[in-house]
Amino acid sequence: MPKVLVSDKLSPSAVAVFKERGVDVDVKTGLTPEELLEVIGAYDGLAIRSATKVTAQVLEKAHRLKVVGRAGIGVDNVDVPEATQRGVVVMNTPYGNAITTAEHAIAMMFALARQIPEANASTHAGKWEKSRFMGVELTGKVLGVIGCGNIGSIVAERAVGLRMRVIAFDPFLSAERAVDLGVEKVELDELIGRADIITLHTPLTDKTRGILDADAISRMKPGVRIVNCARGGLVDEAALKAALESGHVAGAALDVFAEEPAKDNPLFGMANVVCTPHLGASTSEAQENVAIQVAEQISDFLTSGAVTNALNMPALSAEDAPRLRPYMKLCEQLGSFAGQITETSLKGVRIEYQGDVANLNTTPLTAVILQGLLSPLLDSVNMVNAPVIAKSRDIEVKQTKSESCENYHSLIRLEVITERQTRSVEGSLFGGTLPRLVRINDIPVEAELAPNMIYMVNEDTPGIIGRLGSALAEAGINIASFHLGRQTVGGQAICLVQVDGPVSAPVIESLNAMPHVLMARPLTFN
Ligand SMILES: NC(=O)C1=CN([C@@H]2O[C@H](COP(=O)(O)OP(=O)(O)OC[C@H]3O[C@@H](n4cnc5c(N)ncnc54)[C@H](O)[C@@H]3O)[C@@H](O)[C@H]2O)C=CC1
Ligand SMILES: O=C(O)C(=O)COP(=O)(O)O
Repeated sequence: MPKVLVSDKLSPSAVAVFKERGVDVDVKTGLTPEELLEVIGAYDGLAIRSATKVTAQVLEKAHRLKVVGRAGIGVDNVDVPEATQRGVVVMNTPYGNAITTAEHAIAMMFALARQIPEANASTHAGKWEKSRFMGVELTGKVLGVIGCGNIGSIVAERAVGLRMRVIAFDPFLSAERAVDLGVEKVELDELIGRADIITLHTPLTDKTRGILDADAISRMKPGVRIVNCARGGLVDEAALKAALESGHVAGAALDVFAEEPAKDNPLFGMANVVCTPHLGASTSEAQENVAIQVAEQISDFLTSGAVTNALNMPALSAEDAPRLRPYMKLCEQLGSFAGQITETSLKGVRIEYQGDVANLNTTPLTAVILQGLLSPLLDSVNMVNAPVIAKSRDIEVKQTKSESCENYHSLIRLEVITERQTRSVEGSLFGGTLPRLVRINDIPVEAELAPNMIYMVNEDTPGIIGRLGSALAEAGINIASFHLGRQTVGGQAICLVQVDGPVSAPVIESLNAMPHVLMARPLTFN
């Protein structure tokens, strides 16, 4: 049974989902980084929020880990490139807390405009300072939304409803979507110069880090207010503090901080700064959504291979997974066959999907072919990292699809180009589920791939099969099945032999030494 660690505070519904779906689960929140390193090796899955840092060090110790599921949106606490290299799927729940976070941003904007937190504290203290708390009206003000994705769009819609004028900067916001949302799409500089209030809703990336730095802040309208419910690193906190002190920025509402948990931040204690401790996603509704979703996604992946909301792997729906499963096996075998007979460095891979299979989602199939192909050549390759490894090694991968197919319902052709030659292997599913090789280097065969096999290429002359049979008999190797094919009479012939156990190197050497044998290789398949 797969085993998952929940290392951040998730709704108990997550545990219930894991159990229902046949996944063993441990809940250990508040682990130190050292404690996490000690225990992570025992788990196939890890469910987190923003507190757990999934660093390269953690991933190095996570020998069994196949999936990290983020119950929430931002994955800046996960080393995604390292996870990909190690073949670990990283998934999030992109919508479950979006409304809640957008509502928090709107709440922060009001809190800032009417100084609600300070007025609240003063009133509780019995001061009745009615004349101290003069606010600003939001109606008619220009709201600048930086990052108009899921959350930014909801904030924009709500703000339009409040009769604000909304301008947005987002390189991926289309003109049509902007019209639908009722926002004006502008460049960053224009937004910075025009907005009365700026709200941030981008992920934290190398491009967005410090997007509001001292220079950007200096170009804002005097009296601007800033709301940040996205990530702390987006705003330069020292520059913000200086601008608040000079009065250039009238106020800031911050849910997120450069360093979290934030216990000692330079902005703490300032009169015009409203702070919450990363509460954007903290409503019971959102937490229920993301916990259930992440548990379902992790369980489905570990038990059926279905991939939802992965950030480093093509999607594979629960509906597609069973349809693709027999093809996955075939693809892995085709890739593995080609990988095991490849000796020189790979330059390119061409994959042709013909017939019915061309109508399916072939991206996961290509990933599995690459996994099969690279596994005999490299350690720790799987579907997640195989495409990245191929790219990093300059192996060109091309895939084509054609709905027509001669003789079969579906055919998958894999062509592997190395420095020395181009080899091809083709396979199909017999009876819709049984993987079979049907051509090797354009020579027809019909072979099922078994755990132990010998692949031989020879000149088509009499006596070869007899000598092969004798050599295997002398070595005590029993033949289970035999598959032959040839180009032309007397031309190149191939032979795939299924044997009952592993074949030792001396036996293979003896086969390679036989007259008319061009090459003999042991092959193994899962
Ligand atoms: N405070 C909290 O508790 C929460 C914070 N968040 C944060 O909010 C962020 C946004 O979440 P979603 O809207 O769901 O993500 P999203 O991916 O739907 O939207 C992000 C948008 O930012 C845009 N973007 C990327 N780079 C940009 C740049 N350089 N300039 C302007 N726009 C850029 C993208 O095009 C995208 O439209 C998350 O990445 C997360 O860090 C999310 C949930 C809760
Ligand atoms: O979903 C996100 O990106 C968030 O920032 C929410 O963080 P949390 O799960 O509350 O620690």
